[in-house]
Amino acid sequence: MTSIFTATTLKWKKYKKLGAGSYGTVYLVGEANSLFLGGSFAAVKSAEFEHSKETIKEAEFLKEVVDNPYIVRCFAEDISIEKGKEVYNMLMEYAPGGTLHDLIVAYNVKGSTMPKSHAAVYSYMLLSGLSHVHRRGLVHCDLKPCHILVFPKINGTDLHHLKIADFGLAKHV
Ligand SMILES: Nc1ncnc2c1ncn2[C@@H]1O[C@H](COP(=O)(O)OP(=O)(O)OP(=O)(O)O)[C@@H](O)[C@H]1O
Repeated sequence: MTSIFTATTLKWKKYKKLGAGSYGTVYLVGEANSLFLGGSFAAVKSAEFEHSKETIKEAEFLKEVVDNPYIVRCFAEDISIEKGKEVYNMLMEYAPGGTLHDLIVAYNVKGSTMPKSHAAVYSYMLLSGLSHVHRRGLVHCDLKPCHILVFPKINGTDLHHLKIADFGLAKHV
């Protein structure tokens, strides 16, 4: 495995659990090295090293599609020792708005639906990200609202910035 950073240069700690999926648990992490996290928060997907094959693969895929505004950025990998076991950690941007699924549910709870104009812009963001993935010779294979992350609103608008995540089942074509 090629590590972007090593455990000796990274200093971060887990604050709280954000959720769990088939291949790992996601935590909010805080900086202990402001150079690295820019003084803010990040998210980390962690899995016991012996069960981390899929998460490592996801990090590899994310490195292949880096540099697109509509794809979540993985900026480091790290190994930690937790309860005496090696844990693989994939550090990525933290999405404070949760997932697109949460955003849709929030509209439903208010008894409303997403305005068509917002849906049109969100479709543009996702198709643009997806097109980048395909140009890099990959297919996502698991695209759904809970795999789309919601970032803060774009300045001066009521629109969030969306990014495609969860490349665990992606494939080369
Ligand atoms: N970068 C992130 N920022 C904020 N929250 C995140 C981030 N990545 C994941 N999450 C949260 O953690 C939860 C678990 O994510 P994970 O990718 O492990 O599994 P999942 O997508 O829910 O399930 P599966 O991978 O089994 O389909 C997500 O539902 C989401 O709420």
